[in-house]
Amino acid sequence: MAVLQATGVGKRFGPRWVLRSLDFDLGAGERVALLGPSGCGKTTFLNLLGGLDRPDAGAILLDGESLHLATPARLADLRRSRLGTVFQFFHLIPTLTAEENLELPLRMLKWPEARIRARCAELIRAVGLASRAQAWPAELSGGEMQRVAVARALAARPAVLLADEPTGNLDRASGEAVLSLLAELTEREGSALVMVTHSEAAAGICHRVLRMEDGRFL
Ligand SMILES: Nc1ncnc2c1ncn2[C@@H]1O[C@H](COP(=O)(O)OP(=O)(O)OP(=O)(O)O)[C@@H](O)[C@H]1O
Repeated sequence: MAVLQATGVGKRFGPRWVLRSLDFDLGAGERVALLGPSGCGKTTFLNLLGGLDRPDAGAILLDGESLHLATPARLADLRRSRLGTVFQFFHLIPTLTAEENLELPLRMLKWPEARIRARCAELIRAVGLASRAQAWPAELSGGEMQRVAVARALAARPAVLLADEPTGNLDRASGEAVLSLLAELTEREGSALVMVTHSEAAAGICHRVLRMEDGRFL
């Protein structure tokens, strides 16, 4: 069964339709890369899948539940519990340490303290940053910040991880390390992945590559 499903999805900004009638099924644990020229609508589509914006046509279902019809409160709840997001520029909170950044989504979900501690210790080890747990984001390299962001996005065991050019701001070696982690951790945790990317190397860690042009899948 599809964990995330888009049917006939369209999006317009003013009179201009930037996405047209997109159909997309994401299987549980499946990794999909979304490639296409700049401006073709990749980020717009990812934002719809993540409930950050609403479509002007069609439907988006997460675990069979309509994202496009959910109330803002329900959407926020689903985003915290069922979806994880990784961005090109990491979006770590600068006034929290690496470990505190990781803990934050679990605190918002009101996990018990002992479970938060255990889960964060496991994840910070899994991304190879146990020795940097107390560092501030400003003390970390780009690759390290993105590894914290990947761990944070997976902390609540989301069904789906959405990544928008997660290696776009990294040098090649750091980018490759982040890609390996994305593949390894989503596999181990059973999370599906939709990754917007310009990089064929990034697409290489995915089961399926979707190409988009001018708001449509090729
Ligand atoms: N809030 C907005 N208001 C108006 N137009 C927008 C808005 N957001 C995106 N667009 C337009 O929608 C189109 C698709 O943008 P989008 O960011 O989804 O493309 P993309 O494929 O992710 O591009 P890139 O690879 O450069 O990030 C572009 O023409 C963009 O200018």
